[in-house]
Amino acid sequence: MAAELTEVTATKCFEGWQKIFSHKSDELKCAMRFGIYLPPQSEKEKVPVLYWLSGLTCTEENFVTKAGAQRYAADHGVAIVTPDTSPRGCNIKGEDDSWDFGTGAGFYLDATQDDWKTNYRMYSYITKEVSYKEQCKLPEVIQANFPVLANKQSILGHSMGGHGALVCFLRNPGKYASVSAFAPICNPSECPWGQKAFSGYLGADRDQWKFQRYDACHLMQDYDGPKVDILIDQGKADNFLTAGQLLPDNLTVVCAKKDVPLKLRMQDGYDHSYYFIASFIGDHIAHHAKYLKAS
Ligand SMILES: N[C@@H](CCC(=O)N[C@@H](CSC=O)C(=O)NCC(=O)O)C(=O)O
Repeated sequence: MAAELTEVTATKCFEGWQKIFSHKSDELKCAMRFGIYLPPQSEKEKVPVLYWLSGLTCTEENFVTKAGAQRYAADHGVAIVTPDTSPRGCNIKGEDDSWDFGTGAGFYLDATQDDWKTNYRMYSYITKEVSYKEQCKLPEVIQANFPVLANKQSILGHSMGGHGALVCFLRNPGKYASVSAFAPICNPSECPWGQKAFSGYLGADRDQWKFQRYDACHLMQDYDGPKVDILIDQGKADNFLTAGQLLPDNLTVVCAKKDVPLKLRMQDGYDHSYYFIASFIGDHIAHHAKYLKAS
């Protein structure tokens, strides 16, 4: 059964279409929105698809309006799906109390704690293919409703979304052809944003954090999937880097131990913003297109 989608906007862009849809997610038990850019090639054939995961405070719109990705997606003939960053309006106590926890801060995990575990299931929403009920998980919704190739998908993201992209890739070897990130939270168990999110969504017990498998550095230690090169761009003038929220060096160490090729590009003068993302998004889409065309 095809999921019921409501088209919110449709805007022509570089000969393709940038659209926003809403749908009811059974996984998250609330209405969700996502963006999808359909390149001109998708009018004639199915195309590969990139999943972009945004950072704290974002909706499905930030990337769509600020990254300037549509030009490159049209050049390479890839679709880009941009989910929202959390469930919304679930009436959970404290969901709107801070910008780095709750609404806009789903952290791409499946919560285990009582208040959050019913709705905060962003990991399953983003990754899962098979539903026992109906199409309530994003890849199913996308594959059922749009001209995309089911077996050609890759994932990328920014900050909290970079963490999400790395986790989705490392936990599902072979599912995504490639992964890349802008200023990702590389080791959430060891930084204030991650510790706040993991304590709230997964509980205070740090052993559980490891068991639940949402830290890219831990996952990389156990990774035995395809050794595709991982592209990460990180601005050297990023306040969140100096505040110890991102910890790219920790990931570098584990990748070196595991002999996984990590291309970490430290970019002079760039901060954490979408100006930084817009400056390098073309390189990231070209990186993924290389894998998606070859796989
Ligand atoms: N409100 C915060 C800053 C929030 C912020 O910078 N969010 C980033 C992602 S941070 C990590 O996940 C973002 O992408 N913002 C949206 C945008 O359009 O720039 C503060 O006041 O410090």
